[in-house]
Amino acid sequence: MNSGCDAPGLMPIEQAMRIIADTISPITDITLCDLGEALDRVIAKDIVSPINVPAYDNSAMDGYALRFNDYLASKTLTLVGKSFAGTKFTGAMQEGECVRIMTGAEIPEGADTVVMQENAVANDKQITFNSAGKGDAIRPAGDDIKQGDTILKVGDRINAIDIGLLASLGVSSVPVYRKLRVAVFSTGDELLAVGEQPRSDRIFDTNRPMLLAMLSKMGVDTIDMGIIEDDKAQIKAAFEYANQQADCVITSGGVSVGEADYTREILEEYGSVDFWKLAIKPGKPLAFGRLPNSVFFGLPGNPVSSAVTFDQIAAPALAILAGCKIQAPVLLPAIAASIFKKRPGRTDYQRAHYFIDEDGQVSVETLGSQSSGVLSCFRKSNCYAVLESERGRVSAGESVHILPFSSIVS
Ligand SMILES: Nc1nc2c(c(=O)[nH]1)N[C@H]1C(S)=C(S)[C@@H](COP(=O)(O)OP(=O)(O)OC[C@H]3O[C@@H](n4cnc5c(N)ncnc54)[C@H](O)[C@@H]3O)O[C@H]1N2
Ligand code: MOO
Repeated sequence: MNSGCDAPGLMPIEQAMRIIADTISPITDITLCDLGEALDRVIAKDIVSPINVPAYDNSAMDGYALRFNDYLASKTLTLVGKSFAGTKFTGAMQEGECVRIMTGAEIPEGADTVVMQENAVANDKQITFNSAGKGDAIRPAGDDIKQGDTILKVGDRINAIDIGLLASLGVSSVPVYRKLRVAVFSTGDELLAVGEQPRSDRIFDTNRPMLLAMLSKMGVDTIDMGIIEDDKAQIKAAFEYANQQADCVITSGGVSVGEADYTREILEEYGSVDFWKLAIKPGKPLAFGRLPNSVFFGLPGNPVSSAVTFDQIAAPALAILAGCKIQAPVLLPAIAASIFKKRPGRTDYQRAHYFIDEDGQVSVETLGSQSSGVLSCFRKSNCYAVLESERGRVSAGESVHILPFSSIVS
């Protein structure tokens, strides 16, 4: 029999993500950012290369530059000079001649081939070549990037490789959208802030430090508003302050149906609720809506529910808000190596461990309690087993889908 937790009428996550995409207006403020600060920022104008990379034809090997036709005519050529990376050979290479060349050095005028030194024998100025292929070991100008190529597009999040690409173009600053400001507070009279004296009738606020850490991984500016008591007036005041300071307000706790669960009620009064209660496990009572100047996520108080809903729903929403292009998560097929307890009605994001079994198959096993209060289960896991809503208990050997953990939760 289903408990209230699997009640019908819950919204599928796909529908929730469509609502988020339709509701959120990305920020439009653009700022110039130094390359050294640009990691994780979102490109606001296409970046077009001002130069060729590499700028000149150069050697991929340490060896000898020559004309291939000369090699065909005689395997032994006369050495007439050297070309180093940074100091090119300036002379004119005549018929029957070759030039010593280092990796990255400019190809001398007239040469069309580089033979690596392992395929050559030097006898003073006479170099005999064992083998050569026309055009070998030459990296032409613009081989990597051509002048006028679009390197990064509006909505690309700048990663470490992009920093390298931009550096290779000599770009010292990039137009990006301004950083998001996200305010976070926890609600709950049972919560102690880390650093406070432990008490047998209290628990430590786990979600706020965890969410702030996840947000800092996303490169947003955070506003830590601490713990707010389960008091309607105080929570409302926190909503109003957060809305003035931030583009997005994230709370944890108080979104379910208990007598001290005020979050959704205040959201309804002060802003609007776009959805509440999803067909996912954990995270069913997630609330999403809008405040006068910001968007709002009310994450469920259970730490696992907070983590999963942030990772799967709030993080992509923040990426949209930041002006970033996002892709739907790519689920991978795997074979269940253990049973997965499940009831139909919600899509489960079970914390699991995937590995390659002795037959070379991608397999996935469950490693422990799937309770929404058991945060330690993430540590043992490296993926979600995403078990579709209509499924019941999964037996070992059945096909399932997995979603390897992103850097937000790992
Ligand atoms: N009658 C029903 N009860 C509950 C339902 C339901 O459908 N009907 N849903 C359950 C589900 S599912 C979830 S998830 C939770 C969500 O509840 P809330 O978002 O209202 O959160 P709280 O009640 O405030 O707390 C739940 C749980 O998590 C602990 N908690 C809260 N905040 C923190 C924090 N910052 N750090 C660590 N732990 C926290 C809190 O002490 C509770 O144990 O509701 C179920 N109930
Ligand atoms: O949805 Mo709750 O997050 O199952 O524990």
